[in-house]
Amino acid sequence: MSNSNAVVKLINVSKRYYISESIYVDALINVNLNVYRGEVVIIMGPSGSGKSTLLNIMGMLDKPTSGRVYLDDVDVTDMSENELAKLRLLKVGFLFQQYNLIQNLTALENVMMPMLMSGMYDEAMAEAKARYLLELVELTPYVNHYPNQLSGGQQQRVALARALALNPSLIIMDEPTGALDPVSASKLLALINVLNKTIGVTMVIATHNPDVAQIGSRIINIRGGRVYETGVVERINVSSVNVRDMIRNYVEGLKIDLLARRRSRLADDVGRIEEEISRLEEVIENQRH
Ligand SMILES: Nc1ncnc2c1ncn2[C@@H]1O[C@H](COP(=O)(O)OP(=O)(O)OP(=O)(O)O)[C@@H](O)[C@H]1O
Repeated sequence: MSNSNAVVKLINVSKRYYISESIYVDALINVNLNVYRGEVVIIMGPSGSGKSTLLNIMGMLDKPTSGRVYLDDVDVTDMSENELAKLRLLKVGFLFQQYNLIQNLTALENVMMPMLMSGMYDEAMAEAKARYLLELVELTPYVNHYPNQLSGGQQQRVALARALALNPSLIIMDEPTGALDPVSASKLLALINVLNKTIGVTMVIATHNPDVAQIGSRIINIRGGRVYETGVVERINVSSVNVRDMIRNYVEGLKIDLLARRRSRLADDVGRIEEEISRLEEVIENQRH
């Protein structure tokens, strides 16, 4: 097992959908793509070009017809659906155009859900961490609101807090601002940008929206299932976000996670999280000067 610093690695990945025995669509053709730790990779391409198929394979929601898929240097291609479901929960966060919150749970309960499902957190720890995450996305006054009592932008920020709940290796986003008004969209983008720039969260974002593409470190274009050129883009201004408070809330959440991992039998990644906490505490300290 090599240690390549790639969070996701696709090697010669193809996906063929069969419509009938003799009719098929090649949605991805020999795609080779690495997503490295700390990157924001933007996937752009016209309707039907293969973006969702690519995201589904990277997020282990679907399997390739041929080729190999690695997540954190582990070959996941032949894993069973049960193993994949567990890995997805622990290692991948998702943010879709439709927020997909559970309607009969409050914002707080929605964010607690993945932590409780992991078996690593007890109720009190999950609640404490969910509160830090909701503070991070500036929703503390709304923790007890149900999704239908929140605006679209607020719901998407709850979904972002939920995606961060288990400190995933990767967050996959499909048109995250697609259903939002321009003000909510730019607030979400600023949050996403800070999460990447200061905390180093790795993200893959499929979008048609050039504003979203601006927060990327790399753009991948896809046409007819083939990945084409990549280009570097400029970063947007994040002055609207209180960066220090945001990092502090994230670190408090990480400390709870550390406790949860130590107490549970799923206590892997402890070293990585300890390092992350000291690194971010230094960032907070440096921001003071
Ligand atoms: N389950 C499926 N069965 C058959 N064909 C499919 C299936 N899913 C996708 N396709 C086909 O695969 C190709 C790629 O689809 P995909 O949804 O990945 O494109 P996309 O770039 O995400 O499109 P959009 O921007 O419209 O969402 C398309 O030709 C689509 O019709």
